[in-house]
Formats: sequence, C-alpha cells, structure tokens
Amino acid sequence: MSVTEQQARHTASDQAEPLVRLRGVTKRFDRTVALQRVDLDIRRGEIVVLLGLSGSGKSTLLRHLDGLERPTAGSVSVLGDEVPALGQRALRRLRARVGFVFQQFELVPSLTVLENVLTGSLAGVRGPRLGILGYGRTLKLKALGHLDRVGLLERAYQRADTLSGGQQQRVAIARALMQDPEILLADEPVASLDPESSEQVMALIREIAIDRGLTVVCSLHQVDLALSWGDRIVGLRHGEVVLDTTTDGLSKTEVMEIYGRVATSTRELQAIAVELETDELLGDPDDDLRGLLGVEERVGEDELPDDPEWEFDADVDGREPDELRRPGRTR
Ligand SMILES: Nc1ncnc2c1ncn2[C@@H]1O[C@H](COP(=O)(O)OP(=O)(O)OP(=O)(O)O)[C@@H](O)[C@H]1O
Repeated sequence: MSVTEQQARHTASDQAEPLVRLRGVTKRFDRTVALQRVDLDIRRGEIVVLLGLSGSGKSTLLRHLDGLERPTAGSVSVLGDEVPALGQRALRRLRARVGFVFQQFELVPSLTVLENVLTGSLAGVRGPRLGILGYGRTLKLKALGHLDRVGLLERAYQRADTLSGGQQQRVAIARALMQDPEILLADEPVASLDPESSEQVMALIREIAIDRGLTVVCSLHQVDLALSWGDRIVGLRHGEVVLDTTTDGLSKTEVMEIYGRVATSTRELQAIAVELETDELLGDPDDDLRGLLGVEERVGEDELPDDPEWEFDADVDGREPDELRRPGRTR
C-alpha cells in the first residue's frame, strides 16, 4: 500500500467516531486472565491486525466484538451497541452487521460452494432453509456475484470439500459478504494455509475491505503479513496491549524490538521469534539476540543458555511458551 493511500484512509478514519470501543476490558476464565484492561478504539475503514503469541488473547478479543464472550470487567461497544448488555434478538441484529471468518473456514463440506455462500444470508434470519431451492433468485445471484469477486464463480456447483484450503477460505469470505457486513472479523484466517495462499487471501481481504469501506479486525501471528496487509498493528502479550501503531514505514525489526522490550526473559524472546515466524531473533543467543534487543540487564546471565547445543522447544502450543531444553534432557 502506498503511503499516500494509507494517509488518505487514516485522515478519513481519524475524523469518524470509533466503530469499536473497548474500555478497561478484562476477561478471566477461571484462573486464566485472557484479557487485561484493554482499551481500544477502531474507526470505520481501518484494517487492524491483532498480533501476538498463541494464548495472548487475540481470539478472546475478537469474540468479544461479536458477543461470543462477555467481559469480566469493562465495556465493549460495537456499532454503537454496548455488546454485553444486548439481549438475544439485538445480538442477532448486531451479528448480521459483523462478518466472521475463521481459521478452519467452517464450511459444510458436503454442500456445494454456492450453498455454503448462501448460508451467509441467514445471519439475523430465523428458521431453516431447505437446500438451494429455499433461497430466492436474488440471493442466488448475489451469492454468485460474491463468488465471482473471490475468483471462484466456476466452482459454484462443486462440493466445498473438493476445494483447496485457500479456495475454501475465499468461499468463507464470500459467505461473510452475504451479510453486507460493516465489520469483518477474521481469526487467524491464513493459519492453515501455505505462504502463497496466505498472501492471496490477505490481499483479497484487503481489496474487498477497501472496495466496500469495510472495517477489518484480523488476528495473525506473521509479522510480514501484518505489515503488508494491515493499516495498524495491535500487539497483545498475556492479554495486554503492548503495541498499537500504524504500519506506515514500520519495519519488521521495529516490531520485533517492541516485542523484545516487553519480553521478560530470553526464553520468551525465543518463543516470540518462533511464533511470529521470524528468524531475526534466532541468531546466536549470546550475541545477536541480546545485542539486538538489549536484554542483558533484565534477564541476567543465568537465564541465558551457556551451551551452544541448547535447543528451543518450538512446541508452544501449551500456551506457556517458556521451555528451553537441552538435547536429551527430560522436562
Ligand atoms: N473458553 C475458555 N476457557 C478457558 N480458557 C480459555 C478459554 N478461551 C481462551 N482461554 C484462555 O485464554 C487465553 C487466551 O486465549 P486466546 O484463544 O484468546 O489466545 P490467542 O492469542 O487467540 O491464541 P491462538 O493464537 O493460539 O489462537 C489462553 O490462555 C487460553 O487458554
């Protein structure tokens, strides 16, 4: 995106009232604090990327915007509605204005592509639909138009499970468009895709958002994609916002430095490097890492690996991304 385009979009969005406003949002699940005192304003037309490690609270934040979670404390306002206060009917009306795209696409595999897209028109509508015959001509033409927009018109009558991952995510985007949403939420929409498909899907989301003046809030863990396809990056760590900046002129190293500054140990830096898919932090841990991020004073010598054969356990799925392991050592 050109700097001029980004400036024009920011100027327009700066003048508008925020579409999304979070104030002091804390969310606890039993003893886990998923979000901590989050304040966030998102204005119409912004394309915001939520960036952070696994377990940092990205999905939880997105789910609050759609009323799928209620905050333990604080307020969540979306499109002028105080979301946690909405009853079921009002929530359905809000959800009809907010599209949601998920990591695993959530298509019905045995239905055709067109039928899957048509189900997007059911947001806010009650009652079952009986296959494709249950939808009127106008809706079918609209669905076909969206399939054309995402480049899959010729696949309309194919079963959804015969498509590639990238194609399925494009179908999910077409389905979300059936609602004519004002806000599009996307939870790790490219996490299951290869790099090329990821680029294509993110490019498509951005193009559609700009065409339609959509506001997008998208969680990602790849810094490169966040920088290429977002206007603004909101970085989360342990449920707190630790970074909130436009992508204008921002470099990957700067993003990593900010994450580095909030990391409390070398182990966490390594986890950040692995999860954010950068090798910039994975040089010689004794030199490059500490030098780049200036962490010596904070972490102390005893936390740094003293053996060059140490190995980082990249399996951060356990949401405690803090394990250093030497070969052969059991945890
Ligand atoms: N329904 C739930 N019950 C209990 N704990 C939960 C629930 N949902 C989320 N959590 C916890 O809240 C924290 C934040 O989770 P969340 O899914 O929002 O993180 P995330 O950044 O989206 O992670 P990922 O990138 O892996 O999807 C994690 O510690 C998670 O285990």
